[in-house]
Amino acid sequence: MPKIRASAVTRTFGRGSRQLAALGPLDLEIATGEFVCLVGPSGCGKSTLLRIAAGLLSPSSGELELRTDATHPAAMIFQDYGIYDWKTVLANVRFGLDVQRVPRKEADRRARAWLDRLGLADFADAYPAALSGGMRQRVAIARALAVEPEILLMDEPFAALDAQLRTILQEELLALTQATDTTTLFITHSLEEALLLGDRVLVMSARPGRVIAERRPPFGRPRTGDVRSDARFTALKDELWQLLRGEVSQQTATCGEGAAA
Ligand SMILES: Nc1ncnc2c1ncn2[C@@H]1O[C@H](COP(=O)(O)OP(=O)(O)OP(=O)(O)O)[C@@H](O)[C@H]1O
Repeated sequence: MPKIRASAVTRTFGRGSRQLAALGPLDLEIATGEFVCLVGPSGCGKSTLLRIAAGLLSPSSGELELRTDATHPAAMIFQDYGIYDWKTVLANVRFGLDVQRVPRKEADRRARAWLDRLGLADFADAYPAALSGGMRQRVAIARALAVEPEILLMDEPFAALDAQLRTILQEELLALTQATDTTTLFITHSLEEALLLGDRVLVMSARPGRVIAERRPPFGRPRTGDVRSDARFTALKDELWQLLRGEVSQQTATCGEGAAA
């Protein structure tokens, strides 16, 4: 039984002549502990799929099931952070633990450990308004990881970060998900990131997004950033880009129609 299973999932937005087919039909199976990266042209329905997986949106047809143990929630990280401006950084990171009724002392310890790992220890008592965009994103990442979710749904979590921090967090995430058997669905625009992190990389078509190709980066686990210098890494990146390129041009060509539809 897979941890995440999508069967013929579609999603349309709007009605009548303004109807937009955003996603699918899409089939997907992700096993426990698997790290699956999703790449595809902008607007092909990646975030829509993630929102359906998170239960924030219903599919128009088809079904998406998550198999979770009630004590371990799925966690999602949005592109736009989704942190609370009226809570301190520490309270934001502790939020999921408070919801789970983890005792305060233990929750504080875990939240502070994550702040430490993400270089935010000095900002525990600050409010998000005082932070840069990259720091706010790190707070969102710390909050999601602190609950040690069974399933992690991530929507371009590192896109706004500088290259060095992005590399550090990619390696942190790799280490964490490998150590804890977390099942991860990760959206990225970066083929490099997908190849570094993914057990599988799925390529989506232009809208309405379907899975048109799947590759398994041939690098063992535990994996580190060193795989970037492997010749197979570059070859696979070129191959994926060739696949994606056609879809990106198609998506760009139909963008006007999509907006009018
Ligand atoms: N709530 C909504 N109402 C109407 N249209 C929507 C809504 N959400 C998404 N869409 C449309 O559905 C399509 C897919 O959007 P989605 O955000 O899932 O794409 P994406 O692949 O995540 O894009 P990007 O890579 O640019 O973030 C887009 O054309 C978008 O405009």
